[in-house]
Amino acid sequence: MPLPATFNTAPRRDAAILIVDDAPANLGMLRKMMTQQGYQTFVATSGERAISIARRVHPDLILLDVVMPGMDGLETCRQLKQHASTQRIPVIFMSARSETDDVVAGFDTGAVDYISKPLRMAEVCARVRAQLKIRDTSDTQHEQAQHLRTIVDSMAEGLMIIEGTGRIQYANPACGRYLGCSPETLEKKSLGDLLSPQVTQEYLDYFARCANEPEFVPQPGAREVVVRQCDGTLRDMDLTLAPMAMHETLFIGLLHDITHHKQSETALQRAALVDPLTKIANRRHFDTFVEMEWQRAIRSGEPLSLVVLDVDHFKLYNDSFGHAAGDLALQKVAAVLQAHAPRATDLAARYGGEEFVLLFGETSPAAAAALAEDIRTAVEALCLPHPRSTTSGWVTCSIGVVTMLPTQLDQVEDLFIAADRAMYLAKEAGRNQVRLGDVRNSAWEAVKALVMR
Ligand SMILES: Nc1nc2c(ncn2[C@@H]2O[C@H](COP(=O)(O)OP(=O)(O)OP(=O)(O)O)[C@@H](O)[C@H]2O)c(=O)[nH]1
Repeated sequence: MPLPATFNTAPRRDAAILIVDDAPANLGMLRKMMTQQGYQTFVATSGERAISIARRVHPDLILLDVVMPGMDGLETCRQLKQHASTQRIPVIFMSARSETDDVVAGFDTGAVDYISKPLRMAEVCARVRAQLKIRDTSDTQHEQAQHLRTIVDSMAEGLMIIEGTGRIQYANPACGRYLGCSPETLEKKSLGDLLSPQVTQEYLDYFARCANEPEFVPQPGAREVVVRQCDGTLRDMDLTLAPMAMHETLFIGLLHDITHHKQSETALQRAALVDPLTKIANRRHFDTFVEMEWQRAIRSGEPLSLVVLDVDHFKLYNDSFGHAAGDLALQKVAAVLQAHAPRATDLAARYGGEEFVLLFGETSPAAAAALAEDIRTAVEALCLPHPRSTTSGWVTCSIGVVTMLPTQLDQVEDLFIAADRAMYLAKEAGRNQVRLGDVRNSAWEAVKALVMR
C-alpha cells in the first residue's frame, strides 16, 4: 500500500507563547502584542517559574529575557533543553546585551533566535511568526518520522537499508525475528553474511550498475534466496532489493519468509508422485523415472529390467474379505516391492488397481529374474489367507520380467509390452510364477550372439 504524502495529524490549537521577563512593563507590552496577534499567552517573571509553566502547558514558543535575577535566561534555556518534555520548544532570547559573544552564548544554549533590546515590536512579531512556521514544519516532519518508524517497526516483513558495499545500515525488528538476532547485531553485518558468495556478488554487481550506469533502469523484483540466519541455519526467503532513489548508493531490501510456502510446495510435489493408498511411487512418477533411466541406459549401454506384477485372483479376495481388507493386502504387497528396490536406480510403483511395476537400472536378465523370484516368494510368505484362490491358500502374484539394452532406435513402450506379455503368460501357466519376456532389439541380439559364442 503506498504511503500517503503527509499523515493526518490532530488539528493544531492556536499557538501558545510563554513570555519570560523580570520587568513587568516589558511583560505587559509583549503580552498585549502577542494577544493582538491571536496567540494564547503565558507569562513568568523568573527562570524557575518559566520552567515550571513550560513543563505544564508545553507552549509552542518561549520569549526569554537573558538578564534576570536568580536563574538567568541562559541557564533557564539550558534546563529547558535538558528536559525531554521541553527540549523541542523553540526559545527566542531578548536582551540588551547584543555583543557577538552574548549572541553566540545564547545560540549555544540551544536558542533558535536572539532579539536585541530595545525591542521593535514589528520585528518581534515577524521573528515569532517565522519560528512558529519552522516549528510547524519540524513538528510535522517529526510526527511523520514517528509514524514511519511505527510502521517499519510493526511490519511483518523484514526491511533493511543496505549500502552499495553490501553493509547493512539499518534492520527493522522483523528482520531480527527472521534471522534470529537483534536488529543491532544485523547492523554490524553485510549481505555476504546472509547470502551465498555467488548471490552476494550478483547483488553487488547490481548495486554498482545502479550507481555507475546512468542509462541502467533497475527492475525491482522478488527473488527466492536461501538466507543464513545468525545461528547458521538456512531459511528460504523472498528478497526484493531496489535503490532508495535512482542512482543512489543506498538500497532498500524487503525480506519475506517463505519457509511454510516452500514446505507445502515440497509436500505437494511429493504428494503428486506418491500413490495415496500404498505410499509407494505412482504411475506418473514411474513413467518419468523410466524415461530418465531409459535415456541413461542408452548412453551407458547398461541393461534395463522391467518387472510387471499382478496380484492373483484379487477380485475373489475382495469378494471374500471386503474392499478394506483388499486395500490392506495391496499395502502389504507394495511394502514387499519397496523393500526390493533399494538402489537409486531402482523404483517400485503401483501402476493401477492390483498391478505393480519395478524398474531395475543396470540389471542383467539373470539378476532381474532372481529379484522377481524373490519378490514372488516374499509375497506368498506374507501368508495372507486367500481361501477362494484356486492357485494357493495365500495371496500370490504373477510376474513378467524383461531386460533390454536400449538404443536410439528402440521405443520404451516395447519394454512394457514385452513385460506385460510375460506376466500374462505367467497367469496362463497357472499364476504364482515368474515368466521372462523377450524384446527383440538389435543391441540385445548382438550381446546374445557374443555370449553364445
Ligand atoms: N481393494 C482394492 N481392490 C482393488 C483396487 N484396485 C483394483 N481392485 C480390484 O482388483 C480386482 C482385479 O480383478 P481382475 O482384474 O478381474 O483380476 P483378478 O481377480 O486379480 O484375477 P487375475 O488377475 O486373473 O488373477 C478388481 O476386483 C478390482 O476391483 C484397490 O485399490 N483396492
